[in-house]
Amino acid sequence: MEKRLRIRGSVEEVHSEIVGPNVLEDSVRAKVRRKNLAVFVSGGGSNFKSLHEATVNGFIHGDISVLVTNKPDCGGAHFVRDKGIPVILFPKVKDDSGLSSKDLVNAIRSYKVDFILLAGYLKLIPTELIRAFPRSILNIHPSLLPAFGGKGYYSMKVHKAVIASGARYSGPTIHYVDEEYDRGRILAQRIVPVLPNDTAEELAARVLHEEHKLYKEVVAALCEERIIWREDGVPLIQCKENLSLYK
Ligand SMILES: Nc1nc2c(c(=O)[nH]1)N[C@@H](CN(C=O)c1ccc(C(=O)N[C@@H](CCC(=O)O)C(=O)O)cc1)CN2
Ligand SMILES: NCC(=O)N[C@@H]1O[C@H](COP(=O)([O-])[O-])[C@@H](O)[C@H]1O
Repeated sequence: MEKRLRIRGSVEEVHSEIVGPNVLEDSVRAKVRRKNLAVFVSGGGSNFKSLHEATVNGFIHGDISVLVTNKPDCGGAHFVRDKGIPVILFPKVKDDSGLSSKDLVNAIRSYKVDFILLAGYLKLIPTELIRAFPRSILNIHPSLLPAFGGKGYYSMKVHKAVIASGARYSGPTIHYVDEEYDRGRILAQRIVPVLPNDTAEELAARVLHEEHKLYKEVVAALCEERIIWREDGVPLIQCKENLSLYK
């Protein structure tokens, strides 16, 4: 469901988009259908596990219906083994296991998925899936895009590049996914300091801590239909207090 934005409040009111612990009351949530989520992982899956916990404890008004990975032995795949969440392998690998792009679209549609969340997934999402799920695929990246993003920028490579650049701040970016790596519309960011003696591992841990908090807050807003699109195409998150300002 896409809302167009007509701003009626002051700039301060409108731009006080807050993605804090700001979920809608149950009475309001009752009017919003619970959403089905697909999560794509390649590695340890700490963001996936954090999102899963938030769907179980009610912070996110949705359920994880399917996990997609290119690494069948990754942490995320092991985590779901006893949780009744099916695992799909994508893309196809050498022994011909895994799905084609067309079969991936059909499989995700079969689970009635509303939104697709990339969480440490390291392969290019195909155009077929992007066209099948417009404005419905999010990714979390561990730098302040557009800096330190694109092909070759993933995991520790990102943090090593940030430190080498002398940047004083870093932090996670959540953005919509388009056909290129890390070029889609930015939805949310958080900043953390880069300290003079930081190792890449220390910076990675500081950013990851913010990722876990930010991703579940953004997905909570997504599932409560609190994302709106400004006239110039920039997506914004409505906080509960501002709901009346956006029509
Ligand atoms: N169509 C899109 N697909 C993906 C996006 C996207 O924005 N659009 N985001 C990435 C996630 N990502 C950064 O956030 C990212 C992941 C991987 C790479 C990369 O360079 N990958 C290597 C292969 C790495 C491997 O197989 O181990 C490569 O393509 O050569 C860059 C950015 C997920 N997909
Ligand atoms: N460019 C993509 C990328 O680098 N993603 C990053 O991979 C890590 C996955 O951790 P997790 O598997 O523990 O969630 C996270 O830091 C995420 O931002």
